[in-house]
Amino acid sequence: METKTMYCLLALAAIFVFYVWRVCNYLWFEPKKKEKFLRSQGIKGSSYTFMFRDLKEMVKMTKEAKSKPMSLSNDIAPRVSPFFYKCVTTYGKICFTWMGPKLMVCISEPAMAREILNNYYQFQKSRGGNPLSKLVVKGIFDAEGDQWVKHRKIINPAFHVEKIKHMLPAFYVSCREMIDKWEEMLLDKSSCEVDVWPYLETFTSDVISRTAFGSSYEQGRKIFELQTENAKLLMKAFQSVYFPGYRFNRFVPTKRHKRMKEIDREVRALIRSIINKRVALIEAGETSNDDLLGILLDSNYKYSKELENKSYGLSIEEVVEECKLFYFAGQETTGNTLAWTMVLLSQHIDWQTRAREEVLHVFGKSKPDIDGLNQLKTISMILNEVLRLYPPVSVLRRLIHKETKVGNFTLPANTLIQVSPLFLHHDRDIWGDDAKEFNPERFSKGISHVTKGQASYIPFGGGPRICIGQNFGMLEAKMALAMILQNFSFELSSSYSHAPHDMFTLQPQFGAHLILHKL
Ligand code: HEM
Repeated sequence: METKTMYCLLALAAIFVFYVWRVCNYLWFEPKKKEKFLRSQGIKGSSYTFMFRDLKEMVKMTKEAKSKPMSLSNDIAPRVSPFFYKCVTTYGKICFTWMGPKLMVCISEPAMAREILNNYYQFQKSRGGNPLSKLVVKGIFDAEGDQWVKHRKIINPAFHVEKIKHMLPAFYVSCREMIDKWEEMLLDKSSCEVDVWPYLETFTSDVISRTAFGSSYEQGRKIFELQTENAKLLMKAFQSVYFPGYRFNRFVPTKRHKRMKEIDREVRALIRSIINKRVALIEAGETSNDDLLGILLDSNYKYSKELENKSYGLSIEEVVEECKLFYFAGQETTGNTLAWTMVLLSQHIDWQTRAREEVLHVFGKSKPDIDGLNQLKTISMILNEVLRLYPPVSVLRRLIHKETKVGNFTLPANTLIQVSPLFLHHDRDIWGDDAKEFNPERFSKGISHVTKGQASYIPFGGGPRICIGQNFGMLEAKMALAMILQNFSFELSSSYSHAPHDMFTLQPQFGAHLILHKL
């Protein structure tokens, strides 16, 4: 053999060995090293085995849990998150598991949760999941570092309490429409069965369509329908997550992937046309800034002006992403909160009566206004308790890019971290023996009194990345609950099946079938 050929073969062999070593390192030696490192610090967890064992088990356990409803109790963690529930009960409040070869550390301890949520530069939103999710959730939710700071600064003014006050009429009209539909069903009877869940979903999406796009409400509705379809398709895509090489699945032109991209294009075109019209009006000095889009564009304009450079603000593309996100982040979360509130108040008629008495005392049968909504103490206690037992966002995920200390532990680079509001909210050590009972009374002296300043109650997340729409969502939920209580009493129907499940947010899997009585 010629010397030149021999060198070539040797070089090829070296490259081959290098890559084989890298793959072995990624799939075996690295995870094993990390496992040893965590165990040496006293953290327990599942032993790493080659590839996707834990993920497969997670999918299997979730499928099994979802296959049947549960008993009527608030002990929902074993159904909603069976795999992580098993991890935490087996290994403790700080434990680890494996998402393929990737290490995941689950933390259900308030001081460490606070540390993670406060340090948003070190603990970033987790990336590297299914890339198709970018078609549904992007914008500020996905931004990091200075990019996030800029987005948050520009979007913040749209969610100021002063601005949200002006959105009350949109909340009212949307809720009135829902109540009119229920009244129509009750036209010639004193009671009837209604699955309130889809109506509450429509209500919260109408609210976003009206508050985000004001006069372009009809187009907003269309956007919502398309976004919902995409979220459902994405959820189906997630179900195949444990196959090796799943990151590349998105390149396969399946019917689902094509449809997702098609929907995305349609949504973008719709939002873009609304924005273009609005920008033209702003330039002609003809528009008001009383919807989220108007406030966002105005704030963006001021921000660029402040820095004397138009390109410093958000691009039209980024504004489109933020508008898409309003639907995703603001609709289901509030819709779920209301659905679980109605389910819980159907089981606790004493609290339903107490809440109605408060509403009638403050408003009688008239239209709720901002001053009155701010006086509703019992309603606030009830909503806080619902968000504790049924947090719409049941897990928060973060990723560290380098070795990082949390509490007394050091976690290796590239670790996924999971903080679970659901587990923290249901912890008997924190909330006492009645942790899984519905008892709004615990919030009678406010949230900080009951949590004693700990990060043990985090339905809206925490730290600098706390939910930007918190006041918006709470005011909307209060308005809707007040109006429902003014018009109806309700109880559980015999066809109600208790089945909370996590589909991005915590939803009633088989709906929320209630018997409504006209008052
Ligand atoms: C009951 C209602 C709501 C709940 C329980 C809720 C919950 C949350 C949680 C837990 C986070 C933090 C996620 C994380 O740290 O990974 C979050 C972030 C966010 N929420 Fe909400 N949310 C609600 C309503 C809304 C509404 C009505 C809007 C907008 C219209 C909204 C927009 C957002 C946005 C844009 C973020 C990202 C903030 C950032 O990263 O800076 N949310 N929400």
